[in-house]
Amino acid sequence: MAATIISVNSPADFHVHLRQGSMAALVTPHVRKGGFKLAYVMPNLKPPIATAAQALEYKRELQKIDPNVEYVMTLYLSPDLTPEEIFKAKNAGVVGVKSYPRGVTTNSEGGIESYETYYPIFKAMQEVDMVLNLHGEIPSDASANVHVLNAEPRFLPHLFKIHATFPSLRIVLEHATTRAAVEAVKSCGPSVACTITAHHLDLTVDDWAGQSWNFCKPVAKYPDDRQALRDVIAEGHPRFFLGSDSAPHPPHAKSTSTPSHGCAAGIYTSPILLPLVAHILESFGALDKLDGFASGFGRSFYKQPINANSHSKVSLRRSPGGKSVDSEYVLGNDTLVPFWAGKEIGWEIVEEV
Ligand SMILES: NC(=O)N[C@@H](CC(=O)O)C(=O)O
Repeated sequence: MAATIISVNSPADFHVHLRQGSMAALVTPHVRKGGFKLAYVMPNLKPPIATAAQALEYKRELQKIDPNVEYVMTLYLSPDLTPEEIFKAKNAGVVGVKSYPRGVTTNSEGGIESYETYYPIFKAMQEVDMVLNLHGEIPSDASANVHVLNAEPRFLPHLFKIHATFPSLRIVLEHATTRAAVEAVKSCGPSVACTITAHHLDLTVDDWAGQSWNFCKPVAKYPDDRQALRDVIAEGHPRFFLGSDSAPHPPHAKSTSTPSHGCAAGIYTSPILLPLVAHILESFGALDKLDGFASGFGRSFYKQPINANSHSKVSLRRSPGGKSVDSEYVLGNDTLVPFWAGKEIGWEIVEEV
């Protein structure tokens, strides 16, 4: 008989956007609501988190909102970053540096154009064992036939080159969406890993073309690509783990009625994350991989073992009729609509030990 209770040890989300100001106040408590104990926090704020001091200040703000989550901080890769700042960041406990290709996604205007320019930074990071987080897309360019559907495969030569040049630099290819990316990461050495989101295990092109709520970067690709993401999880590959890329945007930015104004990229999954991941993994026969995918594998790659003081087991109960996802979350003047709003999820959180 199928299990009715399952547990995960101290779930860890290795890619999440917690924003700032009133939006942070709304979304930060949703990390725990979604079952998670550790949040690997993205730095694409306005202005971006560019220094160790800013990262510490941001961490303090998040701790004020919810002190019961372990926030693991990152810096934004830009021409302003120096090897000296990397050493300072390491000493301050910052774990990673996130690279956004210029203009590809939310707040990426200050993102990078050439990877070689950053070799002195990568060298320093390798020396102090920090992690390079790569948004693995190249900017669209009609003259070179680069567009949202091939931007990830076209990025992969950069991954191979950085890995070959800095073989012991730990690199995470973020939110992979293609079979090509899965195969690329598998073919690299143990210092290269990959995050996979919950929504990319569910969506394909047909789900976001014409449905702005399902639009995110990188966009979901073909059914065969989704199959590759599912297969690598079902296989229990330890270098592929959860990074939700939960990326909240207000409703007016997601669903726009003016043709001149594009739709913001990002899907909001934080408040439903662990039940959603359990539901989706079960749909392709990988429920037994939940603990590794949503905690153990990422913790091991990131060297973030479960802290003995804050260890907790989060249990999920099968919800016989399904539990409906809230239609929206509201705090003050902010409203957010989650992924799968109004749909049923077959698991719910019952208990934290
Ligand atoms: N994933 C997204 O579509 N959006 C992210 C940025 C990012 O990670 O690309 C955001 O911050 O909104």
